[in-house]
Order: sequence, then structure tokens, then C-alpha cells
Amino acid sequence: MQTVTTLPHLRQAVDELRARDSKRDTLALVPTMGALHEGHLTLVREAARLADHVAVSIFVNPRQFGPNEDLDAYPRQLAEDSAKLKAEGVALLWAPGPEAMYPQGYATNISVSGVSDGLCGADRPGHFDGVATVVCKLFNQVRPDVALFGEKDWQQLAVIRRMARDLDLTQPHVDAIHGVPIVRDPDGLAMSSRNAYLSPEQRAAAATLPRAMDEAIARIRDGQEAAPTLAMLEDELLGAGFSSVDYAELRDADSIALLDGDNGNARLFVAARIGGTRLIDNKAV
Ligand SMILES: Nc1ncnc2c1ncn2[C@@H]1O[C@H](COP(=O)(O)OP(=O)(O)OP(=O)(O)O)[C@@H](O)[C@H]1O
Ligand SMILES: CC(C)(CO)[C@@H](O)C(=O)[O-]
Ligand code: BAL
Repeated sequence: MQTVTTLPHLRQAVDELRARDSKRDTLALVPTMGALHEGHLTLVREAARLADHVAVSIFVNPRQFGPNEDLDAYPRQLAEDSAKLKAEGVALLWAPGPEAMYPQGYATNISVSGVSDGLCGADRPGHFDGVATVVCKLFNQVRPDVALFGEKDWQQLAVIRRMARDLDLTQPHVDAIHGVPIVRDPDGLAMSSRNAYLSPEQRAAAATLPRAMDEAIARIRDGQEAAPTLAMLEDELLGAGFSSVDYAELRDADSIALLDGDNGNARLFVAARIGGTRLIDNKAV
């Protein structure tokens, strides 16, 4: 595996990979912020199924963190991450520093409206501008044939697909942006780098999130009204030790528009805090 931290080295490494055989080899990109777990590695394995070579980016993107968020505390463990990626057969690790991504004078922002309204877009102002901007840059830097994102960040995936469609991106084309189902711990909690912030007690309580979501979904499928069911879900989380619930909403899975019941394409989205840690999850209704 080659690790590169500057754009000229990245370009050279990508050109070499693509020209490895007589045909033009295909390249998949898995963008991450590092602190890799089985969720990320599942994306990498799926990427290897879809393309000849896999590139992974690790960049803790300052532009997607709010002023009071955990940018400084976000886990950084490049050596460990690098060993995991090497073991998966990843060809290229793109690990730029902030100055390589946003050099002096950087002034451009990409803002996707509609799908980024509500949910995490409402709770984290500017977050999806930061995500869209850095993902567009990563796409232009690596120019992959396919890119993979986790469905844990469902709204993020919708924002990226909208951007790719609206900006007529070709590397990758919107149809080559793949969502990968959420990878969960045995107790159902979605894997997340931020789970590392949880104390053992908080970690045990966090398993209430997917369980309470399953119960709420069962009630909605049974024909119970959405609003009281979601209120009950919030109460259950607060009773289990969550400190607050940022949102518990039914939304259309594609447009992310708010729903007041199951319309056949409904998805349940929840963000809740346990201590200072914000956890998100989503499930089909
Ligand atoms: N449990 C998971 N299942 C599937 N994909 C995941 C999972 N966790 C993360 N991903 C995906 O991995 C990619 C990189 O995510 P990121 O590096 O932010 O990790 P994370 O675990 O989501 O961290 P965070 O705690 O910041 O949410 C994203 O596309 C994300 O959706
Ligand atoms: C897509 C991403 C790598 C952009 O920084 C990030 O939001 C993430 O890890 O989900
Ligand atoms: N996985 C989403 C990145 C973030 O929370 O900033």
C-alpha cells in the first residue's frame, strides 16, 4: 500500500495504479475520517468487489465540524488505520493534512439544499456544506470510477448523490456512488468511531437506541400513529440514560422530506446524545 500526503504524489500514484495492466484499471474510493472499525472495513471489502484497486482517504475535515463540536477530540490513529488497510489489500491511502486540502486563500463552498435541510442539517449548521465541499474535492483529487459511503450517514449519502447529479460529476457518476448497509455490533448499536467516547455504562445504555427504534417501527407498521409512537421512543431513550434526543423523525428515504406516517418509503431517523456523545441511526419502516 502506498501512502501519500500531497497532491502531486497522489496524482502520480493514481496514474501508476490505473496503468498497471494493459487495460485501464478501475479505482474505487472510500472516503473516511479514520479511527477505522469493521464498518469502514466492510466498505473497503465492497469496494474491492467493485473495482480493480481501492483507495481510502483519511481526512478529519475541519469544515464539517461546528465551533463547539469535537474536531480536536476526534480520534486520530493513522498508524493503526494504515495497518488495517494494508491487511485488507488497499492499494492507496490518501492522508492529506488540512493545509494540503485547504491551502492559504481557499474560498469555495458547495452547498446542497433540500436534502440537507432538517435532521443533522438542522442540528449541525454548515455540516453538510463541509461534507459536500470536501467530498467534491476528494472526487476531483482521486477521480475514482466508484465511491462508497455507509448508510449509517443516510442523509450524507443523499447530499452527496444530489451534488453528483447536480454538478454532472463523472468521476464518479452518481450511479457509481454506492451505499453500504449499516454494520452493527452484536447488540445492534451501529458501529461508529464516536462509540469510542462512551464509558462502559454509556455503551451498555446505547444499545437501547436500535432496540427502541425497532419497537417504534413495529408499532408504526401495526398502524399506530407516528407522533405518539415517536414521543414514546424519545421517552424510552431518556429513561435509559440518554441525555437528550436531537430528533426522532419519519422521513422519505430519498427526498428526506418529513412524513407523518408510513408512506411506503418511510425511514426512521434518530440522533440522540449520551453524555457528550451524539449517536445517529436510521432504519427502514
Ligand atoms: N457502522 C457503519 N456501517 C456502515 N458504514 C459506516 C459505519 N460507520 C461508518 N460508516 C461509513 O464510513 C464512512 C466514513 O465514516 P466516518 O469516518 O465518519 O466514521 P464514523 O464511524 O461514521 O464516525 P463518526 O463517529 O464520525 O460518525 C462513511 O461513509 C460512513 O457512513
Ligand atoms: C464522507 C466524509 C469522509 C467527508 O469528510 C465524512 O463525512 C465521513 O467520514 O462520513
Ligand atoms: N460520519 C459523519 C461525519 C461526521 O459526523 O462529521
